Amino acid sequence: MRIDIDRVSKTYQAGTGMKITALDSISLRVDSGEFICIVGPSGCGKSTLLKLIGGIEQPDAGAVRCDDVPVGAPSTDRGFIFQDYALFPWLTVRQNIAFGLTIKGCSRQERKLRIDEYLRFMGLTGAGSLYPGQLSGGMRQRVALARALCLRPKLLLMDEPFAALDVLLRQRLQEELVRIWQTERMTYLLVTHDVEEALFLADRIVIMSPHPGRIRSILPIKLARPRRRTSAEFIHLRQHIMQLLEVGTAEAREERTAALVLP
Ligand SMILES: Nc1ncnc2c1ncn2[C@@H]1O[C@H](COP(=O)(O)OP(=O)(O)OP(=O)(O)O)[C@@H](O)[C@H]1O
Repeated sequence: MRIDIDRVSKTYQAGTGMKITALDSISLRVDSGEFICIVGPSGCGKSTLLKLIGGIEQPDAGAVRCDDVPVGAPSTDRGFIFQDYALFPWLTVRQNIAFGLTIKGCSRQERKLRIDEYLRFMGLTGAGSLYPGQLSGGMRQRVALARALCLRPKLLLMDEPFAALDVLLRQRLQEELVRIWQTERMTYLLVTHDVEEALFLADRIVIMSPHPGRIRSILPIKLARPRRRTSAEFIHLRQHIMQLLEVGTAEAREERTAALVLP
């Protein structure tokens, strides 16, 4: 699925009545089958951007189109993995994963096959009859991933999907995600605070800066896959991106201070 984000702005009203420009005239084109990672400091509008693409929020100005169709309500074509997993606490792991498949009209047999496949992928075999309340944070996160991936959406939007995991599991699932993406060639957009994660996964990294939320730069990552986190190129690029992030945040802070001082 191709995505066109054309001069999109989004403003929220804070509790104090103050307006927050979460996104300020953002434009981005994502090609079908691309893996995009979005990084940037807290509050720069990363989650808002995903929500606009997912149809969970609407822009105040500009347009978001998926395969040339303006984004309306959420659809099963566009999978979403939220920061807080959003599992149904009253359903078992299997029932949680089955939920979207049932809505999509999959037969009972197909559902069973896909659920078994993705439980295995995520190392959750044996946890199928447990409820979310009986799982660790990392397990809940893997159920959320399995639930989204098994629908094989044309576009998968992921908001810090590995945040609650320990380093080893995080790396294993990053490798697994790349493998699934290479097999299925869907479009993936993933928000992360972890520059190393973005470098390991992305075809292009979108770097955002806050107040107001803007795209600061877009970096194509040409490193061959599978990527080695210890290679000199990888480490060099990681430092470069960290610097871009630091400069962007400092500049935004200065602009904000200047705006507050002006009458
Ligand atoms: N529903 C809302 N009501 C009011 N303000 C909001 C709302 N959602 C987001 N914001 C504000 O918009 C800005 C961008 O928020 P957003 O969650 O998109 O940023 P983010 O980059 O994803 O942050 P984080 O990395 O901390 O998750 C922030 O200043 C946030 O406080």
